[in-house]
Amino acid sequence: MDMNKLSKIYVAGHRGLVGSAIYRKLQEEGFDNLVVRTSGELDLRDDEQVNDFFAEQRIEYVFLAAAKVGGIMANREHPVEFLRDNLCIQNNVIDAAYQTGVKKLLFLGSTCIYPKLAPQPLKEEYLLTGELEPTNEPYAVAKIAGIKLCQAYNRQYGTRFISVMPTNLYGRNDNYDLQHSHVLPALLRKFHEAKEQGLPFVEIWGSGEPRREFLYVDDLANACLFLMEHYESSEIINIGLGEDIAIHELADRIRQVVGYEGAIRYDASKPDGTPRKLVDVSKINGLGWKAVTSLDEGLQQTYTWFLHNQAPVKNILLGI
Ligand SMILES: NC(=O)C1=CN([C@@H]2O[C@H](COP(=O)(O)OP(=O)(O)OC[C@H]3O[C@@H](n4cnc5c(N)ncnc54)[C@H](OP(=O)(O)O)[C@@H]3O)[C@@H](O)[C@H]2O)C=CC1
Ligand SMILES: C[C@H]1O[C@H](OP(=O)(O)OP(=O)(O)OC[C@H]2O[C@@H](n3cnc4c(=O)[nH]c(N)nc43)[C@H](O)[C@@H]2O)[C@@H](O)[C@@H](O)C1=O
Repeated sequence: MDMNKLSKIYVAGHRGLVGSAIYRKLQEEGFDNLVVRTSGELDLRDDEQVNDFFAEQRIEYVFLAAAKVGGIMANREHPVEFLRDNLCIQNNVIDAAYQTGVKKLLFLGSTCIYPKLAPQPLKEEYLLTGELEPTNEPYAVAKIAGIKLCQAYNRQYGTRFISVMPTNLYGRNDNYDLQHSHVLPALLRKFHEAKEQGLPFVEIWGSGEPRREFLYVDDLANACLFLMEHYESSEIINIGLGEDIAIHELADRIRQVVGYEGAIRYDASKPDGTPRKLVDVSKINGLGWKAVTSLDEGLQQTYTWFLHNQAPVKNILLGI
């Protein structure tokens, strides 16, 4: 019944930050019956395409890491896509998984599902106990609907669909777009470019006071495999490092990793978002899983990857 090396596993969103890390981890562990499709080959918002794909492939396990994802400004500028596309993707994949008898599905939620002013650290039971953060409410509503849909299928049809809530993530294959990415990749790129171009300062959005928790995506992938193999409950489960950091401290750490010696300025016209987001990891730790990569190690590895993969591409485009 449980996932074995020959099981047919679909990683939805395999080119993204999370999906690519899960794909790498599955390969490393010797799972070699993996199915993947780009969004160009299979648009998961289209129910006919999704139903045909699942009917043809007879998939046994699904990691649902395909979604419309972005940082604070992307969420603010594109509320329609963050709500509508995510609802379509998850409704289509979850229903097709049920219709074709998928043995187990793991749905990627996010800690933005918790109320903006919930007590810290965020326990799983705080879901739906207060107002959401307005900058990402449409995305959070879609994610909450995904959790509830998994629970509903489990209750009504006896499926095994689990939902995990990772904290903010970073690592290779992240989105490094300055306008639409999350803070960590944006700052790596801003400091790198400021150093390369000898700029006198780097601009950080907001006050620098909000606190966030950052988990290295390879640890997250490891947790997803662990939970696919050892977690059966319909109840949500957090995945995090268990420590958070203020954005101004993050900026200073990244400045040091990159080796930039200029100044840091704050742009108060940009939103801060939720003041703090630290997850309680006692549930997953109690099952025997713990993150192993410190923020310093993860930043170093991510910057090395960036230098080999992102920075040269940019330099070629700029002709430098
Ligand atoms: N990044 C983070 O900090 C966090 C992420 N998560 C969750 O993890 C999951 C993955 O996020 P992340 O890896 O960061 O996102 P990315 O943007 O890096 O990757 C998303 C992937 O989804 C695929 N995708 C998007 N739209 C469609 C579509 N219409 N049809 C098919 N595929 C589509 C893309 O495929 P293609 O490349 O082929 O276009 C892409 O590879 C999401 O559910 C997100 O909510 C949770 C907490 C934090
Ligand atoms: C994962 C999570 O990610 C999002 O929520 P968020 O954590 O608020 O997003 P963020 O990473 O964009 O910002 C974190 C903090 O950092 C500050 N900040 C400074 N300078 C830059 C900067 O240059 N870029 C960005 N993006 N932010 C910056 C920024 O102002 C904010 O205070 C949602 O998608 C949400 O739905 C979700 O799930």
